[in-house]
Formats: sequence, structure tokens, C-alpha cells
Amino acid sequence: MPVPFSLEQQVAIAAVRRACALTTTVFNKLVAGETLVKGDKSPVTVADFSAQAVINTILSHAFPDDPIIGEEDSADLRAPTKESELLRSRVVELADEILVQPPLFFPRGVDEDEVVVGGSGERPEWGLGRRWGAEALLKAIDRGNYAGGRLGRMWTLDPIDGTKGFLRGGQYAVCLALLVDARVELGVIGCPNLPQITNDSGGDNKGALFIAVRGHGARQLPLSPSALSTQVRVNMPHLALHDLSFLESVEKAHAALDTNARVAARIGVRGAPVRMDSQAKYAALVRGDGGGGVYLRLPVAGGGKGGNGGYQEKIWDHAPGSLLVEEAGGVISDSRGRPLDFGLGRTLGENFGVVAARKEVHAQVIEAIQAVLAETEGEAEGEGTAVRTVPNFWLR
Ligand SMILES: Nc1ncnc2c1ncn2[C@@H]1O[C@H](COP(=O)(O)OS(=O)(=O)O)[C@@H](OP(=O)(O)O)[C@H]1O
Ligand SMILES: [Mg+2]
Ligand SMILES: [Mg+2]
Ligand SMILES: [Mg+2]
Repeated sequence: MPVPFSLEQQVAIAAVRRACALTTTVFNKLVAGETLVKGDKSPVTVADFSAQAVINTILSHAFPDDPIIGEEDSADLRAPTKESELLRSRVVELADEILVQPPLFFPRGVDEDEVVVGGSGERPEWGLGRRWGAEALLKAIDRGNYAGGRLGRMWTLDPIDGTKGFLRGGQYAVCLALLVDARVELGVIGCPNLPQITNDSGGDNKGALFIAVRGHGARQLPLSPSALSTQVRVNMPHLALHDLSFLESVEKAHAALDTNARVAARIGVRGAPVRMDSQAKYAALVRGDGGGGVYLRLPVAGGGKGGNGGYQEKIWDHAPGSLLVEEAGGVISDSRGRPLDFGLGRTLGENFGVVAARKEVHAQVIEAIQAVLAETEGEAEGEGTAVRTVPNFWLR
């Protein structure tokens, strides 16, 4: 059966693979001064900028009419300062080193059922095999400035999801998705530090690529391109509740980890939580790594130090991961059980938190979240304190 978006798959796989080659090289050579702190206090490195330049260059040559919603922009690279100039020339050097490599050609990609799928063949007309220089690459980064919306084709790009994880040598992911009329149709996630084999310690096995196409399942293949790479279908395993572990953020400021623990206790989950940066969590979830059967991300209460009350999830942080979950047999929603809405612009707007799991478990988690939040509200009121630990809007 022909798989839809076959060309898009091929382009997205090539783009993510090249970006991952870049980030891996940068990690081994990152020096002081190559990381900035953005306005929202989060880090960004030369690898984030140059990976966005590489992917956007490829996308805008392969699909010139498609807008892109990318996390980064070039403002910090254009400032008239010495630091900015140094950063800019490093970004240009890194991106051009990857783009100049000649296109790889593999005749076809097949999965274990011999279905012809988007393989790893590349074409020169995707902007490959040549250097582009500063102006073109900064422009390519800024092609990611699209505002998003309900209608039409558009790509979401997180050139490094989990920059903090990347910096500490932990998990991170290069994440690309194609949306059509606000529905994710294709998702590709490159995880350079994730072992290809579940629960393997890594070593030579590190580097996995995940692809999901709506209606056509989820697959994994090695991150390194090779003519022999076979795609393996990924299906979320059925795990008993007490065998599950929650998959959650490493950063306390990104998710209410204490509330997660109460939800876990309420439904009888005994396993210790597995903490991992980035959408590598979705990859671990669909493979059942470490017993992880639930992805749980609840907003942290309050807007003060360490709190993220009012934070709106970005669509590039969940678009490919959400399709991966659905195509591997799982369910994904916000913490109230509502579908994630990718049509509101660059953020998920009024969605609060994210929950992903197999259907039966998902329903139990949503129920437990509401019960725990109601309990917490009650406790806060009982203490007569003016400061609530949970914002009211969760309970609406
Ligand atoms: N305040 C706040 N609340 C919630 N989420 C936030 C917040 N700030 C940032 N982010 C986004 O979190 C992305 C990192 O994903 P995770 O939280 O899954 O990983 S981590 O363990 O926190 O690193 C991270 O993605 P990257 O910026 O691509 O690393 C952010 O988009
Ligand atoms: Mg970031
Ligand atoms: Mg991110
Ligand atoms: Mg990022």
C-alpha cells in the first residue's frame, strides 16, 4: 500500500539526520561563549541555530511554499557586537559544513513487511552539496517565524528539543512535523543519545530515528544513514498498572513533579519515575522503555520563581511526539482529557499539560489528575492560605 507523504518523509528524514550529525559534532566541541540565555531564561546554543538553518534550508528548497514554525530566530546572531559576530560565523560554518556534503543515494527504504517507505535518498535540489553563506543561512533560520494557524500545510521544527539535556550530555531530540489543517500528518524525531534497542545501555547502539505517518503506523530506524537500515514497526506494549513508571521532565520548572507522584500513587503505579529531557520521552513511551507507560506533564503552579503558571506549551514541543503516540496505539490529550489543538498559532493555547498512555491507562490517569488537583485545592483552602498550589483553571 503506498504510504502518503512519501516525498515529505524522505526530505524530513534527510533533514533530521543531517541536523543530528551536526548536533553530535557540536556536543563534542562546544566551547564557552557558544551558549546564550534567551529572554525567557532558557539556553540556546550554536547547535540550535545551525540545526534550524540546516533543516529550514532543506525544507525551503524541497517545499518552497510551505511555511515553518521553528523555535529559534536569528536576532541574537545579527546584533552589531563582537560576541554576536563570533556566534554568527560559528553557526554559518557549522551549517555549511553539513549542507555541503554531497547527497546520499539509497534506492529505496523498506520496512520489515517489505512496504516501500520514505527511504534515505537525498537530492541535490534540496539545497545539498553546496555552501550557502551567512545571509542565506540567517534568512533560512527566520523562515521559522511563521505564526501558525488553522488552515493549510505547515511544518513545526524544534532544532534541539531539550537544550538543557543536550548541554548535560543527556537526552535531546531533533523534532520535525508536518501539519495539514492543524492536524499532524507526519512526525520525525531524531534522538542521537537514545539507544536503538530498548533498555540497552547505549555504546555503539546509540542514535535512533522515529517516524510516524497518520494512518500508517510508527517506525524506528537507525539514526545513521545506511543502505541496509530496516524500519521496525513500533507498537506500545500493554503493561499492567503496577508495572508502569511515569515518564517526566528532568527540569522541575517544566512540570509539577510532586503532583505527578501523587497521581502515580493514586492509581497504584509503583515504579520510580523515569526522568528524561525532550520528546525522547515520547520515543521511550512508545517502546515501553524502563516500564514507562505514561507520559505526564502538568503545569507548575504560580508565576513566581521556578513556577510556570501561564506558560503555554509550544506546538513544536509536542507535534511529532503526539503523532508517534497515536500511531503506536496510544492516546494523547491535555490534563483535562481535551485534544491537543495545533491550530491556535505557535502555542497549544488553552491546553493545560499533556498526558499520553494506552487508552485504558490514559482514562485512569486523567481521572486521577482531577482527583489529586481537587484534593490539593481542598488542602490549600483548609490551610486558609491565600496562595493556591494549583491554579483554578485546571478545575474548570
Ligand atoms: N516553563 C516551562 N514550562 C514547561 N515547559 C517549558 C518551560 N520552559 C521551557 N519549556 C519547554 O520544555 C522543553 C524541554 O522539554 P522537557 O520539559 O520535556 O524536558 S526537560 O527535562 O525540561 O529538559 C523546552 O524545549 P527546548 O527549549 O527545545 O529545550 C521548552 O520548550
Ligand atoms: Mg529552547
Ligand atoms: Mg523544545
Ligand atoms: Mg529547542
